[in-house]
Amino acid sequence: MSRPTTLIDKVWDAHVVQHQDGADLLYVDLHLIHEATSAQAFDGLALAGRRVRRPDLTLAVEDHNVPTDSLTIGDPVASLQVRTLRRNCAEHGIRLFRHGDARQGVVHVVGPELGVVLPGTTVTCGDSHTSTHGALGALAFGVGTSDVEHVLATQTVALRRPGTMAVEFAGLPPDDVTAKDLALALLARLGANGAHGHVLEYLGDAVRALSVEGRMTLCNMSVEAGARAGLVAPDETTLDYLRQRPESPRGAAWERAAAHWSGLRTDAGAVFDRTVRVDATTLTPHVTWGTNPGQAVGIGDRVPDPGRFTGAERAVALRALEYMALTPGTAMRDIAVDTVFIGSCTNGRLEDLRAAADVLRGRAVAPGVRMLVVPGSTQVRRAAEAEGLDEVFLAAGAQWRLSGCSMCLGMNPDRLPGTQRCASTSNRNYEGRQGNTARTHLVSPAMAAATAVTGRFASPADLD
Ligand SMILES: CC(C)[C@H](C(=O)O)[C@@H](O)C(=O)O
Ligand code: SF4
Repeated sequence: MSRPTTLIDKVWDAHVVQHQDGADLLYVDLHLIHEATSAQAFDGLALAGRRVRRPDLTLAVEDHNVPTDSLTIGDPVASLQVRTLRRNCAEHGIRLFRHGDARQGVVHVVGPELGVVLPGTTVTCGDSHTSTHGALGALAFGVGTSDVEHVLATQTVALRRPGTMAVEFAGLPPDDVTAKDLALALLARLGANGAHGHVLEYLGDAVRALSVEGRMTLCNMSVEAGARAGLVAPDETTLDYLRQRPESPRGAAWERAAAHWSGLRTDAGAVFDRTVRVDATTLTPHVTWGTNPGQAVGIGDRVPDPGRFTGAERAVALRALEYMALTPGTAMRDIAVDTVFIGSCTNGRLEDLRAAADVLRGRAVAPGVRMLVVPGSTQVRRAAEAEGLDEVFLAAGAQWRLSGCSMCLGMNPDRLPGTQRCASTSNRNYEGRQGNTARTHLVSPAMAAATAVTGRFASPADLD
């Protein structure tokens, strides 16, 4: 019998076209592109006189630069980016979902919901949060612009073999602990670079109990721990999700695929390079206080004393507290926010909007607080409207927007002015992320909604 192998290694090995010096050349089953990181790659292709090798395995969307209150792109730089993507896609016969298209949205929301991301496949995109697609059991890598060019030209990518890391969430979490809280709790434990060079496989009861949408939230944030990717082995939940997708396999092709996917898992006795175990049963909803996603605490906690940290981490904490204008010892529940943002490829899916709407139903956004609800895709927007979620948000005083990356990062008009403080369901709280001097706190959609109601960090239980 062959040696017990991890799922990560199985998918990797099945895609090796050639072993090269220090790297493997992997076949890419799906290449996702967007306007922010593809222009230079197409320029390089043109300079070399090459064509896109597999336009049929390439899918483009407009997401980073698009405004969410209009279908017209006012900013000249953003407009040029988008027009360039349109021209490149037209020239190479690549399917593109434009701003306003029924299938447009954030690239990492669109791929899975369309059914083009499948278990056991490889996915690349010139975007770090490509790790999201691991929720379906795919090995999904964010790559740089030169790699984007390489994938366009050859449908392969040269990558150094990553380490494997098992992340087990043992036991079931309390009801108010969401996938986002699992991710933040893991980050608090690992630190912003604690999984450097590894691909994570998420295991355990808490992960099995998550919907595919929740698994996407978890896998999405793998890169925030420095991981190359993160995945969850396919199971019945995965199959149920894929069965309903517009472009997933049908008929005999489905039967064949489903049989294959059912066998895609880490063998008993397979050895990971590293293993981390988190007890899910004792977790609470989390919120970040600093400027990296690992600087997170439970909602009942206080802003930490930098003296608690040692070495370089103390300087990092001091700097973060200064930027965030926070005093050690302040209860997280006492910190007031100016803005609440619900959206992004981390938490902009239907399940996320439902969770936020459940909290907001019959309640109002606190006076002086601005709340943006930005569906992760046009499909999500329509589905949410079909069940009346838009009305819940509007009645509470929130804004209901078109889909896009929006306030997740300052590449479009949805930016935080001045030193505003924001409760955000996105994945990054770096200095300047949502606006030059803006202050970002990462939370789950339910926490974001409860925070909007009280104007201070709160969990839904605080509203009862
Ligand atoms: C613009 C893009 C390169 C970037 C990424 O790689 O992640 C963005 O999506 C982000 O979330 O910061
Ligand atoms: S929503 Fe945010 S994290 Fe996701 S791709 Fe867009 S900018 Fe990146």
